[in-house]
Amino acid sequence: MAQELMPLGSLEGRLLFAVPKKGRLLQAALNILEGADIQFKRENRLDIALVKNLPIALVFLPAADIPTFVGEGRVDLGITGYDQVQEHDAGTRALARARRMSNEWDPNRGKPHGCETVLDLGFGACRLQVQVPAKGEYVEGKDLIGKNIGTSFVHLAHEYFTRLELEQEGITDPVRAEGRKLRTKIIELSGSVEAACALGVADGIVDLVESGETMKAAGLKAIDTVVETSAILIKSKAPSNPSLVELIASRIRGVITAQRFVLCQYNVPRAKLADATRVTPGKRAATVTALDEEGWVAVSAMVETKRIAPVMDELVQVGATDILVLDIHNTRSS
Ligand SMILES: Nc1ncnc2c1ncn2[C@@H]1O[C@H](COP(=O)(O)OP(=O)(O)OP(=O)(O)O)[C@@H](O)[C@H]1O
Ligand SMILES: O=P(O)(O)OC[C@H]1O[C@H](OP(=O)(O)OP(=O)(O)O)[C@H](O)[C@@H]1O
Repeated sequence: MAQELMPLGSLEGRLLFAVPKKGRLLQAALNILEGADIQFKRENRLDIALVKNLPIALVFLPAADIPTFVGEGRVDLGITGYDQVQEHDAGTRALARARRMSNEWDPNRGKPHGCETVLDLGFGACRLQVQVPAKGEYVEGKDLIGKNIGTSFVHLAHEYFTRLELEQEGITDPVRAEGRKLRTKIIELSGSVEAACALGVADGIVDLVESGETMKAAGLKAIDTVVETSAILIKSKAPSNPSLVELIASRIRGVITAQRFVLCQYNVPRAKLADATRVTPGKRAATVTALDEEGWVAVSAMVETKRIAPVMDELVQVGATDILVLDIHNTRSS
């Protein structure tokens, strides 16, 4: 069914920012926007939302398409998975190869601008892995050469098996490598890829694994990793408003840092200060203030959230007292 359209005129002068429209990255991406005070109201069924307090329009797109829109410079900024950027880049390389093979190659024609990674957003971490039936005979990637592989990541899978086939055949000459046909059959699937082996469509799959629950439930095991991924902020190489891109990047960086760190405050005898600050060196340095009690100081330092429990244990051991751990709402540094 056709989407309702927003008058294109209302986008004029606005920076376009692509956000995943559904799936695993959507909620965390919305949290980041909220933390960066990007205020908008998304009307039902509309894939474009105007930001109220900044000259920005949000464009809700499938995560897999965001690298294309940003890479071609149609959208200035985007949140997507690193895996999706890698797949898009592998697709661009495949297209270039096909054009060279058919003598259509013109290095200046239709060359995309490409996209740049601005920062890792610290969520959506998972691995794109080669998976096979847990009880089957395949042990490593090369055992699948010449077999059927189900995946949504067809270009990365193609490059992965090309590398294995070239290694097996001892081909190092790039000209010979370019002309040859892949022996492994890559079958494009758009979802529920893990069902492909059980249903006899594929001998192995290349799909994302986070907890491993889906893989285990499908009776599969991982035998190799193609890409380690997490969500990233990407920007076009030719953004319409570079200073606004920088402002947004800086706000988002602040939100990410705030999520990754907590503020740890404690009192410690001055004689133990060096030991204590070795435990909590801070991001740049710990803040040390004198206490109104002879021989004591108060320390405050940012600590990675995931390390805070052992850090508190160590602080107690070096003689720190009154240890407090506070959430950081937001941060900004140059
Ligand atoms: N299990 C997972 N854990 C963490 N991140 C994931 C996981 N699965 C996917 N991702 C990340 O989210 C991105 C989008 O995947 P997701 O499955 O949500 O896609 P989608 O847009 O809903 O498309 P589809 O219709 O193919 O499911 C992936 O490219 C990856 O970066
Ligand atoms: O290792 P796990 O924690 O089990 O996560 C892995 C699953 O998550 C993703 O699918 P998702 O659930 O997003 O649905 P999809 O298959 O429709 O893409 C991915 O494609 C795997 O199937």
